[in-house]
Amino acid sequence: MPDEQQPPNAQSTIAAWRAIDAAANRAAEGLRVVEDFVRFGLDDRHLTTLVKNMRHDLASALQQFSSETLHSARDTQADVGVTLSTNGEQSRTNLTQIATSNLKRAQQSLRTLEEFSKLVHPAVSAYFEQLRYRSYTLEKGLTTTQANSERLAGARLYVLIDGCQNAEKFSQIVAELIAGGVDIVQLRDKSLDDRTLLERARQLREITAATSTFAIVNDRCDIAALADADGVHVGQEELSVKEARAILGVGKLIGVSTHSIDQARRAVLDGADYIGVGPTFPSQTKSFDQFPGLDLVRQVAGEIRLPAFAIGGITLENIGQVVEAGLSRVAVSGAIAGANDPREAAEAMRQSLRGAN
Ligand SMILES: Cc1ncc(COP(=O)(O)OP(=O)(O)O)c(N)n1
Ligand SMILES: Cc1nc(C(=O)O)sc1CCOP(=O)(O)O
Ligand SMILES: [Mg+2]
Repeated sequence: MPDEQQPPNAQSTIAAWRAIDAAANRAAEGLRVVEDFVRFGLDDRHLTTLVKNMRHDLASALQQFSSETLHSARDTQADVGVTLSTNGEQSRTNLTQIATSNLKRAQQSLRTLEEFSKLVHPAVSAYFEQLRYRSYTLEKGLTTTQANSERLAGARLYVLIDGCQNAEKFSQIVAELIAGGVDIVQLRDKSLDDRTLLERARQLREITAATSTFAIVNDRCDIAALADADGVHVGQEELSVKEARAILGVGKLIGVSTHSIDQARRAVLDGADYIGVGPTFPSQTKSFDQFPGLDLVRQVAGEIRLPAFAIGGITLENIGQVVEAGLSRVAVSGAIAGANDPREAAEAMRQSLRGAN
């Protein structure tokens, strides 16, 4: 016969309340440090809003506990943990370390809240569990934003090209784009057969290998993996970031097309390495029914710090409007790949992005 559940004795109850009291403070403090990092360190309004919401939701959950009970259980002077600290707690060498260690501290404290509240207030335990899962998603968005702001810091000009009529012409344009200061080249060809597409992707890889230009393959994770490209670009109806990552592995760039602010916010939390934002203007390369246009550029620039490339119909004539709307990274096809002199066209666009924030 199963043992009947005994209610916790007074000593266990006091221990649980003490643990809850300490964890509540640690979780709130940890989240506040993380919030200050995304606010002042990353300047990221989207992540700041998410952390602030988490902090408020934590505070509401904690209101389920009587503060009188928590305070009467508190006994800081007799707390054997107060004077214990590790070397790791004292040394912080950069902002990211401060953010990640405080996020970990908040996660551990949420786990403590979840476990000990099962003893004294089971109804609220699942809520702490949910908050802990939210913190993992936040961690992903925060770390990919931070890492890619650094990795793609200098990447301003991104050019999309097709596979050209033959391998020689393809090599030539890639070399011209690199010479013109293009930071990322994407192979985007919807009509080549798979073997030729793979050949071109391998060419792109080989030509860019000794340069600082990134090689990206559009749509096709399989081709990107086989060619050992730097990454892949996927649209809203294609493989997800998680699926692309499963094929390409960590360390490869995964870009996602976004056409609304919600899609941009989602891409950050999904762990995209950068986003395309568009269509900004009518395009000769691809037709669209709707144009989120410069309004979306403004929205993304106002709240997201993951590298974001405005795309769609961008030319030397209108690039200034994109910069004015707040994005200093653009992805371009026709105005560069279709120009008489792609190198010159790239140089001119690179020049108009110089000095933009
Ligand atoms: C940098 C960049 N941004 C957006 C796109 C468009 O991707 P998608 O929406 O999947 O459309 P197709 O390019 O596949 O037609 C892109 N390729 N690159
Ligand atoms: C392929 C593509 N995707 C877009 C998007 O908004 O997602 S705009 C676009 C076309 C980009 O070429 P061009 O610079 O010639 O307009
Ligand atoms: Mg696509």
